[in-house]
Formats: sequence, structure tokens, C-alpha cells
Amino acid sequence: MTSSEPLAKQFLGFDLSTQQLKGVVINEKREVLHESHVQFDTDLPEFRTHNGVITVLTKGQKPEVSAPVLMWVKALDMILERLRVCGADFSQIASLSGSAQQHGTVYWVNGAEETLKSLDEGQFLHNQMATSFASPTAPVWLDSSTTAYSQKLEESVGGPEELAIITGSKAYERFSASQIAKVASIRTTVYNKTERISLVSSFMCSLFLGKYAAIDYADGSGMNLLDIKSKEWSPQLLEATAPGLAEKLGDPVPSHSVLGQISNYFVERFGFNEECDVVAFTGDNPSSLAGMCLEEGDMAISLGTSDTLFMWLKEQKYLENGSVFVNPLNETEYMGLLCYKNGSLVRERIKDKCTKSKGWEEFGSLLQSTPWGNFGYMGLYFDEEEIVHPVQGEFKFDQDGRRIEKFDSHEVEIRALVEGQFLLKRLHLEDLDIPVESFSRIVATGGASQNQMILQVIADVFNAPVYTLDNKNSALLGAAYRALDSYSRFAKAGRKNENGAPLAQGLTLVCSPYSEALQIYTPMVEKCRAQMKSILPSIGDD
Ligand SMILES: O=C(CO)[C@@H](O)[C@H](O)CF
Repeated sequence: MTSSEPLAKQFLGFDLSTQQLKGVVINEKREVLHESHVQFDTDLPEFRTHNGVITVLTKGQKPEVSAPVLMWVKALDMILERLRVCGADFSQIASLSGSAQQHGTVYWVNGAEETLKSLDEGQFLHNQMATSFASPTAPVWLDSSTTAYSQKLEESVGGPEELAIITGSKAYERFSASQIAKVASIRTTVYNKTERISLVSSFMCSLFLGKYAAIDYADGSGMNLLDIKSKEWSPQLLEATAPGLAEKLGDPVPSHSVLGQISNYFVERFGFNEECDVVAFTGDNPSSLAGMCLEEGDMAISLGTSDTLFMWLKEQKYLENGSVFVNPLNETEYMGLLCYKNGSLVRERIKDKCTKSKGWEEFGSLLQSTPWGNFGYMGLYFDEEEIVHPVQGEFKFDQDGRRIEKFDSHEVEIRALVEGQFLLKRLHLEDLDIPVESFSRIVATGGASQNQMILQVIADVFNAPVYTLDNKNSALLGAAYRALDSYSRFAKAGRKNENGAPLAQGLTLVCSPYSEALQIYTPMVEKCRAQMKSILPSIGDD
């Protein structure tokens, strides 16, 4: 297509999540035209991942969790083919953007940018990039093997609260700074051979841009390196993390920045328009916020591999066990986030254990067959070491709060798991002075948001109506919305468009709280606190 012809207004969004790569094409009215996905474990079995990652267990050490970078590159080749088979015409795409799992780091080897700039349209991407990475794997957000580096980072600025005031978060093992520090310390050759370090989001953006893409403010907020007030890398934290880090990161940019036009490789190989804008990619949670268009008083809950709570913040707020990121839609405002590793994978394990069919329908019926409060039985399940509290294991309690080995029935165990997951989240919000009264509605997204019984427990525990997006993939939609918004050359405030209409595809009310449930769940929050204290006595110590 020559550049003189008018660009049809279609927009392309990607979401590179833990277990899959998704792609969507929307029109100017934000209607979904085409959608496809590549599931890493099943579509790319040669990389031998489980739930999209590789876990290395070493005696006496925490598991190390990473993902093969070439798997992501190959998935990109595949998703474009699949979208084309679905009928997508890439010559109609006016701009594209993306979303990706946060905190992961990709190490481009010296000279890799030359390869990016001179890709041969006659070959697959992954064949040409096989030697472009100093490390063939990228440590990802499920890794928590960097405790020593996190502690050192906090000490470098005077402690966890000081670090959170600068970067929006205390040091988390999964955050990029600790991961980079570990690479620089024990894989020095890799670090010295690295000319650029990308987040998973800016890595994928680089492929489309044909050169290194800048890290955006919102996803950069998840690194423990960005000063979220000045929007610049903190010199103190760069110094404390690794030598010469600033030049390996490049300068961060506002999340709605148009970084350039698409690489000629995609014009020649896939028929993209040469004027197609490439908008900065961002993290999955900031992208979800863009896809959901939260209103004042909304709380979003993403029920994916990780369960993540997030909300729009006008000002920076200190979330002791959470994170504050620069807002992806308005860089003068923020977003708050609480992340829980033990989300859908734990629900899947208990579903498989407690149902004959191993199906979600039976899971929902058994959940519905037990009353609010579950006869006083409670459960706290942490298959992976949790983020908000460093605790791992399965903890079951009877009506008197005494530890027990097992529940008498499958339905009691299912409710104990689901109530426990959301009572713990309400407990953490209340400890951050964010009481349930703060929220007028909850917007649920992610795979498990299709399970009405789980949403009913959320409505009852938080005493708020629960809505879902007409399209569950809010991170994916947010990527396409941000491509559209930035193409329009103005970043929307994330609430309403210029005609006052909501930006999101639409919200559907799924369930409202039962008023009787409130008097049951409020005291259970205190029981949950007592149980957490019995598991982790240090909880709540000032
Ligand atoms: O670590 C997280 C947020 O801080 C997770 O939500 C990852 O982004 C999931 F990919």
C-alpha cells in the first residue's frame, strides 16, 4: 500500500502474558474484528515450558523461574500468521501497541540492534535472532530467588519505606533491579556481553520497531529503579544495582509515546503499511487499566496466573505490601497494585483434586452448595511463596481457628480456598487504610472472571457489585486501545472519550452482594488475620 492512500483506521494490540501470546485487531469504534492466540506449552512444545516457564530447582536454593526468549520470538511469527488466517489485513493497521508480563528482563547481546535493523524478510524472525541474546532465557515475575539483592537494594537507600517513596514499591524479588543485580553478580559474562536490557514489554516492542524500544513509565515503575515523581532512573538505585546500567536501559518514555514506524521487515513479510505507528508497549496490569477505563471508586481485580488488584490513584500513596506505578494513561497520576502469585493455578489444582469432572462447572456447583462463611472452616493456600507475605504451604482451620490436616468434604475445601483468597485480599486493603467502603464497584477481568460463582464470593466479601468486561482480555484490549488513542495523537484520560462515551467495550453487571453476607465476612477478616499471624508471627509487627 503506498503512503499516499488514506489509512483505514484499524488498530493492533498484543499481550505477551505468562502462558500465551494474544493478538487483537479493533476498529475506531473499539469493536473487535480479529483475535487469536499462541499457547506456549502446547503450540511450542520444543521449548518444554510448563505454564509458559522453566523452573530450575537447586538444593537449598529458591526455585529459579525463567522463559526462553526465542519462544516469545517464535510465538510472534505464529500469531501474525494466525491473525492473517483469521482475515486480518495488516495493510489496514494504522498503529499497534502491546502489553506484557511485568518485571521480566531480556539481555540483548552486543551487536543485536544491527540484526534488528537489518532483518531479512525472507526468513523467520526466530532464525535470525537465535544469537541475539546474551542469555537465552529471561528471568520472569514468578522468580523469587533474589532475596539477597532485594535486601541490598533497600539498604542502599535506607530501607523499604524509603525505596517505596522513590520507586513506588519496597524491593520485591521479582522486580527487575534485583534480577539484573543477580545477573551482574553471578553471570558477569552475560552482563558484560549485554548492550541493552529490555523489559518483556519493550523487548517485544523492539521487534516491531526494528531497533531498541524505550521502557515506558508505567512498566518501568515495576523495576525498583524509576523515580516515579521525576520519571527518571534513580542514580542511587542504578549504582546499587549494577555497573553501567543507565546506558543498558536507555531513557524511559511516557507510556503513550509513538516511538516510530514499523520495521520494514513487517512491511515486506506481512504487508503492513509503512506508516504504521508503533506505540510504546507497557506492563499487563497498566494495560488492563487502560482496557477497563476505571472510574473513581472502582477496584479492578485481574484473575489470571497472578491475582492482581489495582486501582486508579490521583496521588502517590504508600502501599506497604503493594506497588504504585505511574499511570499509563496520564503520567501525572498513578495506579495502585497488589499482586498475588497464588491465583488461578491454585484454583485449578483444587478443582482437579475436588471435582470428578475436573471441570469449572462442577467446581462452581460445589462452591454454590456451601453457605457464606463455610460453617466457619477456612483455608489459606500458597503453592508458591506468596508476594505480599513470604509464606508457602497449605493451611486449613476448623471453626475454632485450630489447624487441621484436611476438610471433611470437597465442597468445604473449594469454598475454603476461594473465601480464603479474597478474605486475605480484603485484609490487606484494610491494612492499607483502603476499607471496602472505598469501592462502589469491582471490575473483574482475566480467565477466572468467567466463573460467576467465584465472582459472587468476591461481591460478598467486598460488599460491592461485580462487573465484567464484555471482552475478558482487558490487558490485550488495553494494548489496542492505547494504539488507537496514541494514533489519535492525544492520550485519553482513560475515562471518557471526546464525546463523553466510556472507552471500554462495556461492562456487564454479573452479581451484587447479599447484604446478609456482610455481617458474616467482616468478622471473618479478623479470623483471617489471626490465622495469618499463626502462620507468620511477624505479620502486623510495626
Ligand atoms: O508481577 C506481577 C505484577 O506486579 C504480575 O501481575 C505479572 O505482571 C503477571 F504477568
